[in-house]
Amino acid sequence: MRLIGHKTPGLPFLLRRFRPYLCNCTMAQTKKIRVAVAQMTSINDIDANFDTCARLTEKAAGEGAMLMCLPECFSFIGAESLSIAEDMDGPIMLRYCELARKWNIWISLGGFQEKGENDKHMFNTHVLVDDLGNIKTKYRKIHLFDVDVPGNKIFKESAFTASGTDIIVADSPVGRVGLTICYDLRFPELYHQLRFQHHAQILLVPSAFTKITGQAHWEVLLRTRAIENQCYVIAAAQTGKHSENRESYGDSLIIDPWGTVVARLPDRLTTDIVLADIDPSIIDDVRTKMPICEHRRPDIYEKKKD
Ligand SMILES: O=C(O)CNC(=O)[C@H](CS)NC(=O)CCC(=O)C(=O)O
Repeated sequence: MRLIGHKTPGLPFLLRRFRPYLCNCTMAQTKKIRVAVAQMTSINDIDANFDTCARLTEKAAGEGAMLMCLPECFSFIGAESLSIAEDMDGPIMLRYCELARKWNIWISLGGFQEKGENDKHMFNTHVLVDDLGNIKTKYRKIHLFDVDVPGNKIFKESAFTASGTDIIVADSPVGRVGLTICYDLRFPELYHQLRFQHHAQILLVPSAFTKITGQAHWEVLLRTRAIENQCYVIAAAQTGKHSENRESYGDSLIIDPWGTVVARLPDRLTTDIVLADIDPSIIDDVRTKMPICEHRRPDIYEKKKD
């Protein structure tokens, strides 16, 4: 160190020097609401997928995230979905609840094969687990993907999945979250209900979008949902090839209520997490300056056509 002959530092220097510490003091008071979004390539192996989720959750917790978002099919993807479906208190869910408790982190389990009311149909269920490992709430996918994807194949989710019937929000340390899954993204009414009737602040859209539809629609739909509902959107994605005949479109994203992408995992074969800090003042600011909640006219939209 060359202190000898060094000038006594003036006040501006001292302020500059210590500003980071002063800023940290105020930051400590307004606690950061850090969230993590995961991206992965699930396969038809429950243990291998769990190991991936466990590794990513440990990383998210280590980075100070309060909520970890895993994609649809985080625990399993494959033709045997129906036969591996379990009850909510089955061994698969128990293991993931234990993971949340171990790392003291909330986990959005984006799409779990929940045993249905008969042997032919399960539910595609998004489960929110709190940091003590308790199931806070669950949402059963409402819109089933019965679609002829151009240049790909015909999907018929309703052949083995029953539709959910309830709109679900939950209060969490990161704010009020609205739960949805994948193909739901194409139905704006659901998100309008989540925002305008149930007061969601953060919309969760865990997915396993097809490569073809994802390339065409994924990001523009997600940003639209964020903008038109003035909510954060957290979209955990499956990516890459799961098997010979199934491939998903990546780019896990976190989008702020102005529609800006604040975190992105690019669509390569990346298995990782990315973080963002939720800022509730951005939600309030966007909503106050552009009060669409007051300007919308459900009285007109819902008028019957005569
Ligand atoms: O089949 C499973 O194992 C779990 N379910 C899914 O992955 C579902 C139904 S096949 N996929 C989608 O909803 C894709 C939507 C989509 O790609 C779009 O809307 O464009």
